[in-house]
Amino acid sequence: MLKVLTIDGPSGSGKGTVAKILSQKLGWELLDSGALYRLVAFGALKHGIELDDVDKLAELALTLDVEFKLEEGNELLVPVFEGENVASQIRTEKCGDAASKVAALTPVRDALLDRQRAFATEQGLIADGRDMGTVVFPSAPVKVYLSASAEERAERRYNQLKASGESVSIAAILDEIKARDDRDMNRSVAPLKPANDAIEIDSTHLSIDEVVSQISDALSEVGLI
Ligand SMILES: Nc1ncnc2c1ncn2[C@@H]1O[C@H](COP(=O)(O)OP(=O)(O)O)[C@@H](O)[C@H]1O
Ligand SMILES: Nc1ccn([C@H]2C[C@H](O)[C@@H](COP(=O)(O)OP(=O)(O)O)O2)c(=O)n1
Repeated sequence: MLKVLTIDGPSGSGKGTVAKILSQKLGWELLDSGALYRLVAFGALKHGIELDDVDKLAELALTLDVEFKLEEGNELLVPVFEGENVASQIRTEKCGDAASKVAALTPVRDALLDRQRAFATEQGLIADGRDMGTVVFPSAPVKVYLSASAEERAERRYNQLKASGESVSIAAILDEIKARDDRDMNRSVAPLKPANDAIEIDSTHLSIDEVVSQISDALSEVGLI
């Protein structure tokens, strides 16, 4: 059985957080697919490529010069893009918004497909994003669709950005989240939606531990752990 767990869902639903906890608990690899789209957006902004220049964006996605490295003092892999650690630079809302725009372009998505699939290993993989269960790993034995209300997600993101020193208003974040949901859910290619066989978890009133435990139960049920 393919040892892949997919976690899809909108921004701020907790995908990255539970993926990281589960990967530490199970010793499985992580694929943060959103980071790849953020890197394409970051590269475009860095090299002055317009966000609607499909050919140049697809070329950038195909040749993306990135390595995910384990750095001292950091338990997570950090993206080293064109030789520079860009972990915090790609996490800004500006980059998230630009990522959502380039992610709506079919040639960019196609260019990233093989790179994403190459993350699957016998050791096990937890892949988080928008289309992990629907497009990238359609035969994954456990697929999770993680959601939460837009208001709850905006509050989580606000606290997270504040803690990292970004000054933002909660109203602006809520608008941003709704715009990104709309773009990610209504694009014609690989829109954000639950796979037919996904387990849907609404985390609005659940703790991180409760979400982790529901996913662990689902993995046990199919004999993956
Ligand atoms: N169930 C939860 N309850 C409260 N806060 C949560 C929960 N899940 C995640 N968070 C917090 O919300 C923020 C966004 O989570 P994150 O994992 O980055 O979301 P995503 O990867 O889906 O965008 C983080 O600061 C995280 O600690
Ligand atoms: N598998 C994926 C992952 C991300 N994307 C796009 C859509 C998202 O708005 C952006 C950024 O994704 P990311 O997962 O980093 O965003 P959040 O951390 O959930 O805010 O990239 C995608 O289209 N497909």
